[in-house]
Amino acid sequence: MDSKIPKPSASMSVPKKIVPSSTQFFDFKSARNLNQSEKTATEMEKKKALTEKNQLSNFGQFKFIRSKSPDPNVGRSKPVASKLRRSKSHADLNNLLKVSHTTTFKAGMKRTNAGIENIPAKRLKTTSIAKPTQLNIKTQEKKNAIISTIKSTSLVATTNAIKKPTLAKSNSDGPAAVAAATSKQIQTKTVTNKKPATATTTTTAAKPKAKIPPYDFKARFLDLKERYDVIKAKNEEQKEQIATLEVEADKFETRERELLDKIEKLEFELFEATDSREKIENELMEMKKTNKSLTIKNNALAADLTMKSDELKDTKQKFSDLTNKHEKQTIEYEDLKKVSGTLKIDFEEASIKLNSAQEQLYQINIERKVLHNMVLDLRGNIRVFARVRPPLQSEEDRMLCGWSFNDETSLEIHNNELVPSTGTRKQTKHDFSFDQVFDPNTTQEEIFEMVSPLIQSALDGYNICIFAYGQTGSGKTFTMDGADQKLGIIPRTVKLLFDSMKTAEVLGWKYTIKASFLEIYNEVLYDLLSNENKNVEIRMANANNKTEIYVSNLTEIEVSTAARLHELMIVARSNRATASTAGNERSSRSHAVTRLEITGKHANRPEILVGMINLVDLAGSESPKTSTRMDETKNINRSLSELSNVILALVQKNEHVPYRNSKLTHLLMPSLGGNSKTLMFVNVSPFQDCFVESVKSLRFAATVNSCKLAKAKRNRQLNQSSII
Ligand SMILES: Nc1ncnc2c1ncn2[C@@H]1O[C@H](COP(=O)(O)OP(=O)(O)OP(=O)(O)O)[C@@H](O)[C@H]1O
Repeated sequence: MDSKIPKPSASMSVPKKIVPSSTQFFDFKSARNLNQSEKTATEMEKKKALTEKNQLSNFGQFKFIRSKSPDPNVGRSKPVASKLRRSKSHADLNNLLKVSHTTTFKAGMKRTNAGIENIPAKRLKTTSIAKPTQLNIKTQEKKNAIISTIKSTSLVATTNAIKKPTLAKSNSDGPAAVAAATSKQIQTKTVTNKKPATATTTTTAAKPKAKIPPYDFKARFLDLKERYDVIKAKNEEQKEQIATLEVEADKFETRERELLDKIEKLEFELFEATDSREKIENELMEMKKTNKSLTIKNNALAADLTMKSDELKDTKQKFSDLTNKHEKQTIEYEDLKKVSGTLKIDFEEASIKLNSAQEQLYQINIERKVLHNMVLDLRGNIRVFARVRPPLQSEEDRMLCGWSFNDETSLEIHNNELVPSTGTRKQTKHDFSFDQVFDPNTTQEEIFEMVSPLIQSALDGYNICIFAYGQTGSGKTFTMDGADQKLGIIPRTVKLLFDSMKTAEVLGWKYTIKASFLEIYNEVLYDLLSNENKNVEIRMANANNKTEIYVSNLTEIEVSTAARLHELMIVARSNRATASTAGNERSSRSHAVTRLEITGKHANRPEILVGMINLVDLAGSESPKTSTRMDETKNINRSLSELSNVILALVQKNEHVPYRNSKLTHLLMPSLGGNSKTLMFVNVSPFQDCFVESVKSLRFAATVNSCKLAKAKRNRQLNQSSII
């Protein structure tokens, strides 16, 4: 029996007063041992979360925070969970009373109520429910009252109380009333014990017993037995009361549990509500943020929308304008479509007419070419133009010959030679006739006007050779190349060629031009478009036709514009000038040849025209008597002499023409033969001291002029497509 009743200890004797704490929270686990296993793990986690949450926030500080319940295991050697939950039974109390009673007897009635006082009837429950709620406080009061009652009862039992207590009556008044009544009885009994006489007067009208003499054991026994029966009856009555109280206590406990469950449920709901509230608050906060950003976006979009609206308005206006325009244009388009139909018919008719006209034009052009070249042929395949240059400002002191230009084709040169023996001047006169004579005042334009028909012949597929012959300083280079702002035959030829090519394109002809520049110095050929030291030689192109030659290692560049050709001319001139410096005025002592190969193809006809233009600035002839460089002079004079021989052989229609006797005649062979048109300029200086050389040149030129070459033939070929 004793082992089941826990001994009183300091930690268990007095239930601690429940004080709300800000740091300690309600401990469901320790306070509610019952039904713990029924709780789901989720709920426990939620409670734990709630506890942690409550720790973090001060929300509901006093509402939810509970004092920590005293640990029932503290000070115990073994677990008492099952014991703690059990209320003190009637048998327990009975035994307790027996023990107390026995002890009292053993102690000779000196035993105090210590054994009862510390019975923890509802202690564990009280300590486990550490809630500072009104309900708990009331429950605790009730329990305290019951315990007090029990104590009082015990006291009565141990103090030999004579009077029967009135607990039964006060039972219905509740624990407080019972406690009060019990307390009153205790007080009364205490007084009775001290002053039996007074007690007798204060009790009800009980019949006083006679004093039992000490030797009357029987009477004493009976008295004791009677007292024992009273106490026993009272004990039974108290047992009933205790049973009733236990039932009451169980009800309270049940009620308490229900309330605690409700509280727990409410707290759980509150936790969930708090949780959901926080969630909602977070969501609200997020929504506020979102709302804010959306507001900003909305404002931006509103501004954008305004702008777009304006743009849309403009676009609509433009669209409307364009629609109107489109409608107008549609009407116009329909009109134009009708006109187009008409024009198409007209165009087809015009195309037919155009083709016919083109055919006529082509035929007319052929006739023109025939007539043009017929005229040239009538004039002679080799023609000679004489040009007398004017004296320069620096040459004012030099004595001039007498010159007479009676018409366009003849000139007279008068000699005012001084006869030293007589001291008089001897006048001699020489008359010359040429195809054309140009006096010193003739401009470059006038000169080229007379040359240009030959250039046209080159486009018609003829070989052309124009060369300037004459004494040194007589104006050959000026005639061929020209000077600043006074362009000579070569640059003007280039311009005329490209202009004529454009015109010829209308008639279906497409031309390409290849240019090469070379010079002959001391019977050696040099490529003026290359600085390389290479062997440039005249070679036979066709063994069957000895007049067909080509120059090996000579740079040929195709040009498509006059500007490009001018660039090449500048390069060639600079190369010649460089050589001139190195070779001591080589330029004036060499023959410079500009070659332009022209190929024309007709777009619709199987015809190819190939013409060659040789523009030659010959080295100046010089008398060996006056020459300081005999080798050069000999070579120059020899080549010029060979040129004379070739021309004379052609004039005399000799079977053998000595083209190969000099590089110059060999090079010009294609342009001096029957299939060529040759123009020779004879340049003369106007001065007295040049009289002899001038007459010599004029005589040679006059001889050439009298030569009539065979009728030239056009270089006509059939192109590959026509052959097929
Ligand atoms: N018709 C002309 N009108 C004005 N100046 C001219 C004319 N002909 C030649 N001259 C000038 O006379 C000078 C000599 O002419 P140019 O150099 O053409 O002679 P050249 O016969 O080529 O001499 P070379 O055989 O030594 O090369 C140059 O200064 C040139 O500008």
